[in-house]
Amino acid sequence: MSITHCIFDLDGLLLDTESIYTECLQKMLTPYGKNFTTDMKVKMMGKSTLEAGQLLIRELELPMTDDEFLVKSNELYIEAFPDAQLMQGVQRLIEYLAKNNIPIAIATGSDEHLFELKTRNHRELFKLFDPIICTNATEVRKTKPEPDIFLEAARKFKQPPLSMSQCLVFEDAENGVQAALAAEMKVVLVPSLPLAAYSSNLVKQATVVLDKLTNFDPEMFGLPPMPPSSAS
Ligand SMILES: O=c1[nH]cc([C@@H]2O[C@H](COP(=O)(O)O)[C@@H](O)[C@H]2O)c(=O)[nH]1
Ligand SMILES: [Mg+2]
Repeated sequence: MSITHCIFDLDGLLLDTESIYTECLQKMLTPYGKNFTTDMKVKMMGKSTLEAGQLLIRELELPMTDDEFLVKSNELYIEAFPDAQLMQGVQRLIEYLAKNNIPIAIATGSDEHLFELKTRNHRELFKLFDPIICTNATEVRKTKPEPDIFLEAARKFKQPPLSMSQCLVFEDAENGVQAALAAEMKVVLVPSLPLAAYSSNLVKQATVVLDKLTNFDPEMFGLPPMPPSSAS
């Protein structure tokens, strides 16, 4: 069955923010003599700021409370995120989907206030998404890898899809791919980390795996062809 709706992840998929997270979190850990490893990062990707912080505190046995993590990380994040850039191919793909009246949503573990900062320089593009679902620290919702956020996005489209299998999710993270599959949606994985960091079993379950978003072929999913372009 053809795809009728697309749901996008934010960090590491639409925006080049995963390298910023790594930099900020390493900065935070250095005074404690700790390293921010890829293994740790994989677990945190897609989670809310609070849950990600709780994982970090627990696994690295950091001498700080959840609230201290939220305050410290927020100081670093609000400095760094206004510089966030779009990932390659995003502008062209989103404009193509909007032009063809294909509904697009965002489902992210990002807090709303960080979403505002990250997208500050890209307001026009982000106006094209509806709904946009963020995850605040106080949110009562199961985060990725649970399917809840994608199911909520599907429900909140102005015209919801007839079936979840008509939704195509774009993700860069293991937790996100798992969540999309649990929601019985199709999923394009565009890894933001080296492929070796991902579980090979999960990679196999993704509908498609792409090096970069520019390689996405909408016709594979029954969507109209994308005009060729010189720019991203
Ligand atoms: O190195 C990290 N990457 C990602 C996250 C968390 O994962 C979310 C990624 O959200 P998305 O589902 O949009 O990729 C971020 O907003 C952040 O809460 C994190 O804590 N640390
Ligand atoms: Mg992501």
